[in-house]
Amino acid sequence: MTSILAPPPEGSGLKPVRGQPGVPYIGNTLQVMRQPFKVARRRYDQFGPVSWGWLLGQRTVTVQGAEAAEVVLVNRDKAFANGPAWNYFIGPFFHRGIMLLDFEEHLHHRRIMQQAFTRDRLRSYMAAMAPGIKGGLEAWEPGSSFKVYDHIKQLTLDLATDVFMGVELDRVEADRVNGAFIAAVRAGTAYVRYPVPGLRWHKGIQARKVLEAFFRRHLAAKRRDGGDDLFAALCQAETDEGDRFTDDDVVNHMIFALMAAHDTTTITLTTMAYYLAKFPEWQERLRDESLALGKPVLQFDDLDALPSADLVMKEALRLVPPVPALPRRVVKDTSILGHHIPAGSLVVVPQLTNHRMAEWWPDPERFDPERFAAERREDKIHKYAWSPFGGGAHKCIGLHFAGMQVKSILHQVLLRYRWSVPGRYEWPLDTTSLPSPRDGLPVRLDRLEHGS
Ligand code: HEM
Repeated sequence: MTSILAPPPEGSGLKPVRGQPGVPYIGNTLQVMRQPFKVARRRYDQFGPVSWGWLLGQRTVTVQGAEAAEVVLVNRDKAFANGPAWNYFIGPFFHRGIMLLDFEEHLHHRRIMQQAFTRDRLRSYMAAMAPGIKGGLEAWEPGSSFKVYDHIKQLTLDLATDVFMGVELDRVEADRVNGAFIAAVRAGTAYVRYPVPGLRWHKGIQARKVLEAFFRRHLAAKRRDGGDDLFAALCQAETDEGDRFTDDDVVNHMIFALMAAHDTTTITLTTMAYYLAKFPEWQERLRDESLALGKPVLQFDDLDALPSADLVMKEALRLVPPVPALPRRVVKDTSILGHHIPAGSLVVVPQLTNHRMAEWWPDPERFDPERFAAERREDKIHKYAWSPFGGGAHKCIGLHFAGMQVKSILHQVLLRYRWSVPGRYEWPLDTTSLPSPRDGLPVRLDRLEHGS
């Protein structure tokens, strides 16, 4: 049954937000998670770019298309807040991470954090990750059922220990920290959102304690000795005005940054691997570019030398944006494209489905990296048509880091291995949490002669 979210104030000239909210609290949460594309299409056809429904226990306004996404992400009248939206999902495990801060306070932290992502810093992070990539890839065992997702996840996690923490860990401690980190991330998708011992939420809270203790233990030495890692960079970051992070800030930002960087890069590389297996001509094209570079390890100044990898990465991020939806809490009455949005509502920008809207992308389901080539630039149709890194004040601070890491890994993989899937294989993409292949993406992996 169609109903409106709230009547617009008299004389405002605004329209109400309509929708088919479904059963209170439950709504069509399951359908949205399992068949996001179908549900989004139906809603758009019926109600246009702004509609509402119950989602995960919340009255949720979904904004579809680039124009509505821009209004929310640019957030001109500061009506949309991150903290009270994200806290609901990940607050207990990632509280006071920068993405969960808002407005003046967020800006203050962002200015300091920016110092950890300068060109010079990126250059040294990239150099620091090369040996870890080499070692990680050498240990891969070719075969007919090599699970790409699982291996990439392990590799990016191990790299995080080098590049993010820069702390020498024995295997036992590395496993303990990595385990805690995985538990904290998984807790965000717990069904039982209450600390019942043995269940995900509880494990997440325990894990948060392990991570806090770990970073606190190493903090004094990091502040004193510095280093080329993100941990040291956050300890040393200072704005021109002399603002620095407190010890608590460093701990909170480290735990958050690990999370923000890890799954996103893993998903991007896995999606690229999937399409490069389905479209071997693209895999060969990328391999030829990597071979033409004539270097076993990609360096900072080579980042622009792999144009086809750029195209494929963009198309992978369009088809499977690792952060599939961006939630915001409405902190004062506002409007989106002439619709009245009352304070208290949750607003969601669904990147996953927005990126496949036929209104913005020709033949949206098709893997077609050339759509980003200079002669076509289909993304130019609107600044927010392609926005896997978000936009506005919270736009991903690690986007260059991500490009660097993805290309560094991909370059070495292309030189060492060839991979394929059976002709009719379609991956079972799980969209109930961050997107990932339910089967781990099994491929046939072969080692190449020239790649050692
Ligand atoms: C392909 C990989 C990545 C994707 C698709 C991605 C995507 C995003 C998105 C969509 C946001 C905005 C969230 C929002 O507006 O609510 C974001 C924020 C953020 N990302 Fe990334 N990210 C990636 C990699 C990274 C990496 C590698 C790092 C760190 C090295 C990182 C650190 C952050 C941080 C700190 C924020 C919060 C920024 C703020 O609130 O000011 N991300 N990311």
